[in-house]
Amino acid sequence: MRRAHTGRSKRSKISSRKGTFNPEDTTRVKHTRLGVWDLYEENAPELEYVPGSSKLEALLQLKNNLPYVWRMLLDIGSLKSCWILLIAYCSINIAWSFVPAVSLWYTGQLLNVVQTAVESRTVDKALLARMTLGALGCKLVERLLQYIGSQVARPLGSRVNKHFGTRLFEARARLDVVTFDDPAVQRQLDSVASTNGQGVAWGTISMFTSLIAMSLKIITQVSVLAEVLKNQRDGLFLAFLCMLPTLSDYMDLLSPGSFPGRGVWAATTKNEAFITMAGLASFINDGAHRKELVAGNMAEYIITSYKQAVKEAGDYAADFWESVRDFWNQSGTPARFFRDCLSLLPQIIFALRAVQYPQDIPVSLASLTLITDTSKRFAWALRELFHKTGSISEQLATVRKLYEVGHIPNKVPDGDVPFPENEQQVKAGITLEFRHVYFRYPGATDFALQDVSFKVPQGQLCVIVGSNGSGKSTILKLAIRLYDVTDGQILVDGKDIRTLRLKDLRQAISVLFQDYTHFPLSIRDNIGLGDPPNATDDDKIRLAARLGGAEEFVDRLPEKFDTYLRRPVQDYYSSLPEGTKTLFGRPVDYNSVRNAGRMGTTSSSSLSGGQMQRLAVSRTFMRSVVSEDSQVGLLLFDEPSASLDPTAEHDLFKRLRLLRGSKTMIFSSHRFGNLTRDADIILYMNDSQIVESGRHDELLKLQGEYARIWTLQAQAFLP
Ligand SMILES: Nc1ncnc2c1ncn2[C@@H]1O[C@H](COP(=O)(O)OP(=O)(O)OP(=O)(O)O)[C@@H](O)[C@H]1O
Repeated sequence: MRRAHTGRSKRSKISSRKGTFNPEDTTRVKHTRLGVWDLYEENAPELEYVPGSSKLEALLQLKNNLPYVWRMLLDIGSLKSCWILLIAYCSINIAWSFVPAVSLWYTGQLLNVVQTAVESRTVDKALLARMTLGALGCKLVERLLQYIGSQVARPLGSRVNKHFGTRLFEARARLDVVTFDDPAVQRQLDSVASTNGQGVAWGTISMFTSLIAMSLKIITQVSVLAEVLKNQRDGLFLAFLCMLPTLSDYMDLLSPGSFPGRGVWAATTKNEAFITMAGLASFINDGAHRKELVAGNMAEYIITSYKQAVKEAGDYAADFWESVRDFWNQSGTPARFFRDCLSLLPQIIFALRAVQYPQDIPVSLASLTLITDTSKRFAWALRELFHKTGSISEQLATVRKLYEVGHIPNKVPDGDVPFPENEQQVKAGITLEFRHVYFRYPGATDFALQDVSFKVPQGQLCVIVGSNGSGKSTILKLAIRLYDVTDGQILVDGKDIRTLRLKDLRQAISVLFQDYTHFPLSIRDNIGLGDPPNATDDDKIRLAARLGGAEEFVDRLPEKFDTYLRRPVQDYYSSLPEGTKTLFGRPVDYNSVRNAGRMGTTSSSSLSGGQMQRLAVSRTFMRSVVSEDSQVGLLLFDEPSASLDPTAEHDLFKRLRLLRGSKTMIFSSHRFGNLTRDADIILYMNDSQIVESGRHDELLKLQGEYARIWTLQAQAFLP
């Protein structure tokens, strides 16, 4: 049998340097193997050997998290009618929790009727009728309360989920690139997204309400059960025996080592086969790869590779949480075996007692049924309660996170100097200067830029050329402060870029990335978002589309500017595969339902690569060109014409050249012709450095790399 082994005993000889994570250093980090996963948990050596310290820590955390629950309640109270709905929801649940006890009382009375019948051979029919009606009434009330509860829960849950969903949306929307890319931040965001499909806030409310209801249910049931059973021979004893399995479960829950622990932990897998499996699965599931998959005849190869990977990954290759569950299940096996034996005890004791007092068998049989029945329900409630209490602190910690994710600090800190000082300043463009800039991407070992220095004065046109991976795009990303320099300085109109207010800086710069994407919104929104304050101005959107060369083909689309390139909400279909036959031989054909609902056969409208690029250019123009009151002084274009046909490229650059003198422009490009000849400054990059710079004529005279590539490209046009 596979065993999970811990690395705790394997003390590392390698001393850990401060700030360096060493997975072998078990004094700081405990390593556990879970299937194909390696789990690393931070040790808390100062507390580890103090008995009960982990429970104490959890309690302290619980106390610290409580204020957030209060804050959440106040927030919910501030929503329309939510106080009233919340009070109604809690009251209904509390009322509902009393019903089983009343029902139990009626069942107890029925037992008395049976006992009297056995002893005196007479039945009190009126009492029997009353008790039966009472028991039925209880069921009715229980159902009714459940129904009213669900009617109240619907609007309440929906309002709470919407409110906190919006908060979470805000929290995600405000994060910068570096912060959002951090997997720890991703995990934090995911952990508050939902619990069991519910929003965290609503999940907490329903959890607490059911916890209170459950406690009340248990207390009232215990009181009634004790009252009913006190006169039954062995009643209380049998009830206790029925509870034993549940109690053993509770001991299980109390045992240390909840897993993974509450503290800091991270898990990774290095199992190549498992990683390949996951990659191939995502490859075939993501529609974005379908064209290449089909055109490249890859299906057969992919299926074989997947089967091979499944075989190599072994039996225990599963996703992380499945592996955790698996680990749990294995570790609890002896306890579960013990529990199963315990559950037989009441029947054994009953049989022994029946041998001892044969005349009491009917009464004892009735009480046994009552006791086992009630105890089972009761034990279930108790179990639920234990489970829920076990996750209370986790739930509260999630509520706290729900508020904290709104304050995750961005890794690119905001500056406080307003920019520009006066609006006229940007009207003639922005001066951009790099001074001895070194830059390494987060997590990378190599520098993407090394000692890069250049200056582009106001209103001038700069073109960056160079080989793949030489750092051209990186310069543009640093100019808009997606990242901060590792060393050196970037100046915008003479001021250190890090001191400027980010919002102002990004308002003054318009950028078109090489790897631009289109948003899962309509074409209108895709262009409009280039300038959020004017995003709903249809005239400006149309003008931007005209300037970007997109207007003509958009107008030819059936839904014009309302077209979605990819519908963000999918249509749903039944699971019968088209072209097959139903059980009764009818062919499965979706056309009739599809036509009735005016649904399409595809969820995306395909545009050509060049059309996509025209849309992206239009979005950039939306901000920088269309508005007369545009605050943009610097335009950054990363390969803006890579997918454009020669006419479109010519027209685009002609339009852009007109902006010279009023906007500073920086292009990254592999094409030397149209732009470089007119550029005020050309930067030729190689291997993360600027190796040549100057005007076109100057660089040709230099007879360096630029001249070599220029000649290479020019030769293509020579006879
Ligand atoms: N997000 C990233 N994380 C880590 N490294 C990156 C990242 N983006 C780029 N790099 C690396 O930085 C270096 C410079 O990349 P950059 O994109 O600036 O090159 P480029 O000159 O624009 O290339 P191309 O002509 O192919 O567009 C490359 O070595 C690249 O691998």
